[in-house]
Amino acid sequence: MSTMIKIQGLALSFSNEKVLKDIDMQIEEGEIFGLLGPSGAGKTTLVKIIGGILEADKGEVLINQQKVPSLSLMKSIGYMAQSDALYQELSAKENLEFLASIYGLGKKDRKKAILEALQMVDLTDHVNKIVQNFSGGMKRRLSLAGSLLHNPDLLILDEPTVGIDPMLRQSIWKDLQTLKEQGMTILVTTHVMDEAEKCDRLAMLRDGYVIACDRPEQLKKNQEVDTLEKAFLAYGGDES
Ligand SMILES: Nc1ncnc2c1ncn2[C@@H]1O[C@H](COP(=O)(O)OP(=O)(O)OP(=O)(O)O)[C@@H](O)[C@H]1O
Repeated sequence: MSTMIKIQGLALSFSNEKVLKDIDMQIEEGEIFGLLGPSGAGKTTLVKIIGGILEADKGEVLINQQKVPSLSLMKSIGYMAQSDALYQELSAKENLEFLASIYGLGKKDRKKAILEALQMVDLTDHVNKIVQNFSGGMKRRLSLAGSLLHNPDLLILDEPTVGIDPMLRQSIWKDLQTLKEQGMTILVTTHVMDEAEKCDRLAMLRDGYVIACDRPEQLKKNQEVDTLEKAFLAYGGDES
């Protein structure tokens, strides 16, 4: 496995609030890497910097040895934000066609990409339905399909399963495993422990610091505890 993302000395403040404080981290090609932390820990801010949406005050992010932000890198990144950016009055297909045109996909590629993405998230039976009539889970899955259209090497998902019932959550994680098997590198933020367990490696983020980074099993073993929640508290110096 080779390193896909290298983060060195990353820091960012909003006004006087230091949100990210000296982050160092590496993400390997082909892994599902999780960012685990409570609300406000800095997960979204960090993935926005990695995705080239925000710029850091200090430090750097390299993706395949190329410095972020970079226009050419954008073509190889799929980004699914925390809230769905969909046109409510358009159908699922029309939303994806619009996104595919932004990615610059030609007519033939576009048709194939849309079909494959819809199959991946199991929405083929709903292509012509207007998005405002979709359930919350269907909207999340359509957003996921949208982030896959250009077949990115790196998929960044900011809390992809928030507000989604357990069955759909399972199905999204199954999709992520399939994408990983196809060679995609996946970076996912979560504050849900059972999702964190499903990641190959995890960085635990607290108050803008990475307090630990390893395989879920190893994180528990290091702290001699049986759950990630207890490991998180132990790494943070809390009594559990
Ligand atoms: N544009 C902004 N302007 C000012 N402060 C911000 C901005 N974006 C984020 N913050 C602050 O930065 C901190 C980290 O926010 P961030 O959204 O990265 O956390 P998070 O770990 O993703 O939380 P959540 O799980 O709730 O999404 C918070 O204190 C938040 O209020």
